[in-house]
Amino acid sequence: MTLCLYECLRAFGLQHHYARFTSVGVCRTAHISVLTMEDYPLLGIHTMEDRTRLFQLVQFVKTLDLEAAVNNIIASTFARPSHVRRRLDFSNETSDHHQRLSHPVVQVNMSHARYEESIRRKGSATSVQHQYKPKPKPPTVTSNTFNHKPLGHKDRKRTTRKQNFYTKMGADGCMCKPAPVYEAKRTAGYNYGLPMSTAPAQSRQAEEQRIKVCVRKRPLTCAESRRGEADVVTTTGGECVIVHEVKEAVDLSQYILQHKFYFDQVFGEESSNKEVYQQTAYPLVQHIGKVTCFAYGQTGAGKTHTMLGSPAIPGLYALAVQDIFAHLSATHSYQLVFVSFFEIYCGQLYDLLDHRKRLFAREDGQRVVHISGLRDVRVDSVSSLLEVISRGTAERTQGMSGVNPLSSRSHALLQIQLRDSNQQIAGRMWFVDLAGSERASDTKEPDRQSRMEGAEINQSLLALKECIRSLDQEQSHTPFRQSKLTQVLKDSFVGDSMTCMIANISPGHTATEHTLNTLRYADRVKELKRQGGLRGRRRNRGKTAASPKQNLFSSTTGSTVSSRGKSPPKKPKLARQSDSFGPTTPTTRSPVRSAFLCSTPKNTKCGEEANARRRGEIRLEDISPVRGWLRIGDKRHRSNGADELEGGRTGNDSFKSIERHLVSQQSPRAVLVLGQPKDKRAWKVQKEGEAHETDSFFTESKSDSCFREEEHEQHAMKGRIEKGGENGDATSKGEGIMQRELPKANERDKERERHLRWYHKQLQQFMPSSASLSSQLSSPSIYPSPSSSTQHSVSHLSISSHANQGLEQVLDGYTTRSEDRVNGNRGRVFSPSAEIPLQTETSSISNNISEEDFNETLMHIFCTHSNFRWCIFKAHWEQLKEMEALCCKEGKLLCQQPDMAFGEYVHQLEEIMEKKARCVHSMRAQLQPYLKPITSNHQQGADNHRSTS
Ligand SMILES: Nc1ncnc2c1ncn2[C@@H]1O[C@H](COP(=O)(O)OP(=O)(O)OP(=O)(O)O)[C@@H](O)[C@H]1O
Repeated sequence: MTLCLYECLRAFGLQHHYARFTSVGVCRTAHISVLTMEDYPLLGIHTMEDRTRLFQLVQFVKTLDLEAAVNNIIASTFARPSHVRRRLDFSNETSDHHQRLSHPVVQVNMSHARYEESIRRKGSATSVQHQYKPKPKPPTVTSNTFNHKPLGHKDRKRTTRKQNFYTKMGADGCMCKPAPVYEAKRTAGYNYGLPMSTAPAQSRQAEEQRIKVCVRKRPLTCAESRRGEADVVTTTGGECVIVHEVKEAVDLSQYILQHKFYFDQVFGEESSNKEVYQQTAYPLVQHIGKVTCFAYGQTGAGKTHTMLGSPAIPGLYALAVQDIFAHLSATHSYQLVFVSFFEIYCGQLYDLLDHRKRLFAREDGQRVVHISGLRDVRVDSVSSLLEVISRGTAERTQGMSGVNPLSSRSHALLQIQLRDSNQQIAGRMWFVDLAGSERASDTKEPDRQSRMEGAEINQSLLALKECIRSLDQEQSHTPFRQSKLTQVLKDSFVGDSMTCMIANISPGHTATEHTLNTLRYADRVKELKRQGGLRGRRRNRGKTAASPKQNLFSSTTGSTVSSRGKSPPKKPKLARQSDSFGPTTPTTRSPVRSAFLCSTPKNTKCGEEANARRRGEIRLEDISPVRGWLRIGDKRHRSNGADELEGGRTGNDSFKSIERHLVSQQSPRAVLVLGQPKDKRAWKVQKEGEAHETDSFFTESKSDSCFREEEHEQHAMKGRIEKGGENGDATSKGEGIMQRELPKANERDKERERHLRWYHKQLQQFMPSSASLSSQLSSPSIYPSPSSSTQHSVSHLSISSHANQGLEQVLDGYTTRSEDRVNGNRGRVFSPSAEIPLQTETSSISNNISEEDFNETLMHIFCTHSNFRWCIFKAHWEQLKEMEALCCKEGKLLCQQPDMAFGEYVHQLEEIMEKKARCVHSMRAQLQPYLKPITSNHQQGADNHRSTS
């Protein structure tokens, strides 16, 4: 049993946490499946890498067929709220040794353990060899596409360890043998997109979807083959793409992690442009109205090859126009074909058919974007189109990226218009060849220009992603204006439009990271599509009626489509589920309940079934604190160290409470966890909650209906207790105990709150100036609001400086308060106003900055500074948020310690704050170099702006 857990941890590189796991009660593999992210710190998992690993492990264990064990865990875990689970108690879990032994993964683990044992017996020399042998776990599904070509002596010298590993894989017969069925199904890697079983259903719907997402893998180039690159991408079945990523465990052993993605169509290296055209652009040509086809991907991944092709291999442009002409002649239509071709380079538009004349994108009164001054050229045959395009392509900005020697450094947009004899536009089609995404580190000798280009390209791609995300989340503001690209492409995302995205990927192992990024990006777009597309969503925002898209689905699948707010949980992201911040990674979305990494179509029956399944897992996974009697019960449990109350409450009660809590979290009116209420109503609700709950130190997610229900539940519970006391049965016995505990617990809570308030007042006396600071920080005016009308009226520069000030102030506030903590001035941590509840104040540090505002601010800084290390900043920011969450949690737990002396309590509280202060301090130190130059360059920037305008 223990061995099994150890082996699991070891397979994911977490074996050094084994002791910690067992010390908190996680002694078996099955226990892992109930761990939530909240438990990670308890288990000593702090670094992002470890968190990612544990997250993967949890997902992996969840996919195992351990339902019997899990049900027992539900029974034992649900009887206790999770927020105080200092020690995870799985004692009630029944042993299903046989079941686990018969499980394939366990078998693998056991055999692995035996293998390890034999290795140990053989002696140290063998052990060293084994160290570099790929681990049996996670499963290593091999690919026939790995490069088996033997390397020359010179090349071999250059090969890295990873490369050796790939070569070894190719050479090693046992590694290449077909993987067992269970390995193929239960991969330890990611599984994006659809599960196999639902893929056909998905493909049936694909025809009717407005956004089609396809992937195209190009073959290895000669240069890559010469370098001995391994092909790490497998395309199977036309809808699935698998990326085999080499990972290294902490013991330096290497293994392959599989990432599976499902898309509408996946094209392998053998696919020709014509095949790609048939599946991607051809349906758009048939529909021609407002259609867009864009190619996205890493630099050198084959976007231009797909779009433009070569004289010998025509690309999508030529094939589409060919079909358009064929269609026009077949229908004897008198429509004329006009093309325009321009590029977006460093945020500026240039006409490629008019000697790179500068163009401007402007919105009219109906918010339709027009490109003023754009030259249209009429074409009457494919050859004339090709001539026009080749002329334009010659004008396109090219450069040498780190990966591609002939890289296009701009987004090229080809517009094909059909006009009738009155010059009225009858149809419009966009082909967008996006500039390749590239990391700064990919560029060998980055000069200022290439850095600027890279930053601009990345920023516009990020903006594109932000737009997609914001539409996905039905946010009120879609930041189309964040980049010229999104502004120009706005039409492609709203209204009655059809879009096809082709994600181009390189197969080489050195590009694995890029490939995964591209696929994740595409997966995100696909996810958006699955949630009902874009059409009509904005129109129907806030209404309960299903969108036209949803109707479309319900008519085809026969399933009832839920309206807004009832969409199933989204796919969790690795490490942090924080999608709202930072464009490169997934960011803070509402807590994700889904246990699976594969995202299922939300509107299909399959999806619904999956969701129904997931709902069960929600209970398991997300055992968030529930106020009221449940918590009291928990205290009872802790103080006695026995499970008396578990017997006293039925499983149904627990389920109901958890469900109610989850419903309250999903409620649109719910206050965000640790967040300030968004509106007055929510604030009122929160206040009610505070009045109702005396033991809370921090705000929690709560809706007013939930409060009412809970209050009602408390009364009902009291009634049940009294009744049970009379009956004297086993169930009521526990409740009777609780009844006796109830007033005592309340008293203790009140006393604790009194202490806190007293402490708070004491601290205020030390810190007279905190009032101004706090009010300054909480003033919303220092941040540019994306939705505010004033933002649009001020110039970019003024926003930038404004935003910069905002950031400075935010950091100042953060640091000042935190530094003071370190320096011994304890007053600044808390609110100056005795009226403001402590829990609000403690979380106010993060509340003062809305993620959106912060994101906006940073976007401007990012634009201003091409060398701004977004990733560094983001990592710090994430760390800070994480630290804050941790501190809040610790503070909360501290507040609930029943027998702690007050002095000890204060001491520990200070320690928590200091921990946070250190984190903030380091963040500030890292950001300082970027903030200072911005301030000093402000004047210069203003001058530049004046001269430009
Ligand atoms: N499907 C394919 N089959 C054969 N060769 C390909 C394929 N796709 C791309 N290539 C080759 O790969 C190289 C890079 O392709 P391409 O220039 O289209 O990349 P890109 O994504 O447009 O790069 P960038 O974004 O830097 O412009 C070219 O030499 C091209 O011929």
